[in-house]
Amino acid sequence: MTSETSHGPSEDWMDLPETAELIHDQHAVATAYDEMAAAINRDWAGTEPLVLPVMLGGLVPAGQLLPRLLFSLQLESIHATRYGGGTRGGELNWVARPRSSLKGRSVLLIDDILDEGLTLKALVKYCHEEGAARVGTAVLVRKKRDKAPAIEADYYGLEVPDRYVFGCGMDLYEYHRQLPAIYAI
Ligand SMILES: O=P(O)(O)OC[C@H]1O[C@H](OP(=O)(O)OP(=O)(O)O)[C@H](O)[C@@H]1O
Ligand SMILES: Nc1nc2[nH]cnc2c(=O)[nH]1
Repeated sequence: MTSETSHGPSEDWMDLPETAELIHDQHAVATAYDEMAAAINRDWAGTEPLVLPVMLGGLVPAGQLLPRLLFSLQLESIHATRYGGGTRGGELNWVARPRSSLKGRSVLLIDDILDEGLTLKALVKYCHEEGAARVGTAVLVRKKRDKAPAIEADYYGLEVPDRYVFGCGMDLYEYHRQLPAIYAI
């Protein structure tokens, strides 16, 4: 393994738009995951939850948080999208619901970003309607907007300005989800 691969990619290949601005670097993101995981470990140990990354963006934060969670859990996913490949939200479109029954379960949703909060609000409602006993929400970033989101997340790692952000699961026209830091255009 070269030193470059062990410390993450260099920035040479990234080909970011000229207007992209770094908002949170890789180190800040890693610290945020540590802090979120510590809080979730404190609150969810012993509940044997069903953890549901909200696809697609929730895949990356879930992949980072899961190895930090020190209790027994099951993993599935839930897939709904409101932005498609664009930068403006619309109606929520369902792609896939969890395969297992949520009845009586503790369910923890993991997503990349809370913006208007409409996606998370709809998914929390869905989980309750399916009979979940407890529904928790964890997002890597919360966008600072003038208007409060439709729902707050139980856990968030970092705040971002009211701009379109990408990296750490969040796409820019369906690219750049794998970037280890957070950028804005
Ligand atoms: O708080 P909101 O304004 O509802 O926005 C947040 C949602 O937007 C993004 O999903 P998107 O619809 O872009 O799908 P993706 O996960 O495939 O990127 C993100 O992953 C959240 O799920
Ligand atoms: N990639 C990305 N997805 C979002 N979904 C809601 N807001 C955003 C955002 O700022 N960036």
